[in-house]
Amino acid sequence: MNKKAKRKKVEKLKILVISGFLGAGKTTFIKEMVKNTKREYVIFENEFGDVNIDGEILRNNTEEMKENNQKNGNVELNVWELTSGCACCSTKADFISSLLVIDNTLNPDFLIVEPSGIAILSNILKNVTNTGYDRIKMFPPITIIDAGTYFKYKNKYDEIFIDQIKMAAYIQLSKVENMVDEELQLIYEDIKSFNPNADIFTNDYHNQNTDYWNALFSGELVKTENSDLIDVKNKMKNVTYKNSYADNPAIFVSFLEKLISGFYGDINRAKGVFKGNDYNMHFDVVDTNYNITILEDSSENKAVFIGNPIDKELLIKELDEMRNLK
Ligand SMILES: Nc1nc2c(ncn2[C@@H]2O[C@H](COP(=O)(O)OP(=O)(O)OP(=O)(O)O)[C@@H](O)[C@H]2O)c(=O)[nH]1
Repeated sequence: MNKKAKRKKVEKLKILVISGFLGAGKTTFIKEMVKNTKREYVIFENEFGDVNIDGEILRNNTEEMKENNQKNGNVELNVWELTSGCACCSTKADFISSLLVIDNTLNPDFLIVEPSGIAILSNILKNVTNTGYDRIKMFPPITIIDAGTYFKYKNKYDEIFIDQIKMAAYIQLSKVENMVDEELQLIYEDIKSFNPNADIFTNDYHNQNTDYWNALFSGELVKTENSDLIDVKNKMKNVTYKNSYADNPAIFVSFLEKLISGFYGDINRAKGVFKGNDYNMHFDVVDTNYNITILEDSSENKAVFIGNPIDKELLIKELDEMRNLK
């Protein structure tokens, strides 16, 4: 909990929504933003699924930052998690009451809302502005888009994806390091055709200066309605698994290879921690890419798998088998 003097109660709670499809790079972007702006934030995480992975990543990151920045370590970050459903639909009452609790207890200068990757951005904006709570000021939202999966996901999950484009004031492409200018230009033009007014950034945000970061905290939300009717019910399934275990990295890699080949269904996103012998294997799967980081840390071993369809029975059976090897 933040021990600094609280924001004066006369000031409104300033909210920045950072949206983006599953695995687009929202959490990575927030980490970079925190590093570059050194403001006092509360991050409101709304994950799809009933375990929260990103909250832990953000918290660990802040601890690390505090240690590295002993001298000018004025970064304050609290992470608030809502895992009981999607903030844009059925549990919107939970979402709104969380906002009020955050304002009244943590009272941050800035609240960053990271909706789940399949959230309908227009619904989130509508929900927040319709709270009837006049102590909220919303900045124009930003959407992070994974350049590598842009056309694939835009076509496959068009309703969610295009709404996230249409409603954003800023659009930042991620994972652009290995892409050529022509590819980025095609994406830029396609995005423009859906949202001619957005500021679209196709260059790597890691190289941006403070003007870029400060611009995100200016202006006021104008557009909250998308005229298209959106129904995302049953678009995505998720499987969560606790006490995930793999005896060694080789076994874990062969599991991930099966996963990205479609053996357990069409899984677009998976993340979490598998316990190994004396270490933890942190992993991320986005589309057909995965990475594993081996750490000797005390993170809880749990994982989430998101996609549609998912062969849940087969997936759990094999996860159980890996665990029983122990
Ligand atoms: N190469 C590269 N990898 C990135 C970049 N941004 C994110 N990633 C990787 O993409 C994966 C997903 O990143 P996250 O930041 O967790 O994405 P997210 O949008 O928060 O994911 P969800 O909350 O699960 O929807 C991780 O493995 C990141 O390391 C980037 O700009 N370049």
